[in-house]
Amino acid sequence: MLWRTLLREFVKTRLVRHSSTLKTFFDETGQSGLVLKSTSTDIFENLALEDWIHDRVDLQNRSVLFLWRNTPAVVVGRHQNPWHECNLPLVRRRGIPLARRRSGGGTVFHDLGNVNITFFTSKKKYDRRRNLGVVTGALTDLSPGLNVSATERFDIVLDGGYKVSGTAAKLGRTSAYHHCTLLCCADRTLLSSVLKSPYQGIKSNATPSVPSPVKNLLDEDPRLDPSAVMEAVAARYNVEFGFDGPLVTVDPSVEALMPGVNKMAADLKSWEWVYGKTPKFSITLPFVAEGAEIVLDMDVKDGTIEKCLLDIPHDWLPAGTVDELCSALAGVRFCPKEVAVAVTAFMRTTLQGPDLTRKTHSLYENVVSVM
Ligand SMILES: Nc1ncnc2c1ncn2[C@@H]1O[C@H](COP(=O)(O)OC(=O)CCCC[C@@H]2CCSS2)[C@@H](O)[C@H]1O
Repeated sequence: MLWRTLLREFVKTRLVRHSSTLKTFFDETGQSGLVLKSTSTDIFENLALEDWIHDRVDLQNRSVLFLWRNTPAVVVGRHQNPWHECNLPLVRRRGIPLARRRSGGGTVFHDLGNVNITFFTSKKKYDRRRNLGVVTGALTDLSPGLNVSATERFDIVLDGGYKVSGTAAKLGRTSAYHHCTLLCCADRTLLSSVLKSPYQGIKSNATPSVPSPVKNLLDEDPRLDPSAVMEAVAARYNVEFGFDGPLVTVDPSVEALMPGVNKMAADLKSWEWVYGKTPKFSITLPFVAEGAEIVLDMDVKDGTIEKCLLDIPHDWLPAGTVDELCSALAGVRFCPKEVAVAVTAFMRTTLQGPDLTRKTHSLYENVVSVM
């Protein structure tokens, strides 16, 4: 253990003293396997570090294991619809960040009780089954007799039925990564409430999640806390792949170490990526406003309202006004703030009289309730 600590200190000092970038560090170490642990608990910074390693590190003769955790976050897959996958009003109210990752698959919840493990390899060496063997092996190293196994869809389940880990992957031209979660002691109540969408009536060909009953490993064995699990995974990884590299702690916000990483984090955080990359969808919402039966139909492309139709009895609101309102919403982002701005402008410039204003406001409240 002493040599490990010395090596870690050596690595840290070297990185700092020579202001070397992580890339040169990778090139210089000559290690074929490295274990990195993030000091950040920010979902965007950690996903950016994944992007950075994937895009900038030569993984042809090198493998990297990256261990990381986040404060509460909801993470949707690359081809998913966040409105369909989670309770966005609750997510916003609780100040929980929503992230879209670059890998496919379903939506998961993260908090500090959830460990994330990323296996970077060349595309040739990409092997999810073997990686999951490292994870289950690490768990049984800590808790012999624990009944964990990998399923056909690369989940890890406890006692044959409770999911403790979900998997996703990104395969580039020559490099690849496989990342998975591990529920040690996450907030399961928050997990299930944020992953429940309040909306029905969304139609699209976005990837749907596959919900499963979940459990925390710590409920099974108190030895399975996040820090112990991360250490055990690192140790098992080195044994499985025959590496003896040091465990290096990295702060993914340090631009000097990873030139370009802050831009990568900013891109991941942008509205255009998180919401704008949602596959085209349509939403139908029937509702009753002041006794009138109304149906809202919207087509949303690139996160922006492409077409809006409101089926409203003509004696409730004049057809011309309804058409003008729908036109005012076309081209606006499918987002409460932007719709509020558009409807306010519409009411200021187009509407006359308290009756129309009140009815439009009531329509507006129903429309934003699905955003
Ligand atoms: N943290 C976590 N771990 C395991 N299972 C979870 C988690 N959160 C939610 N779930 C359950 O999985 C389903 C979704 O399963 P589904 O199979 O649809 O999706 C996944 O598993 C994706 C895993 C992505 C892993 C990445 C690794 C680093 S960044 S995120 C959800 O509805 C819940 O029932």
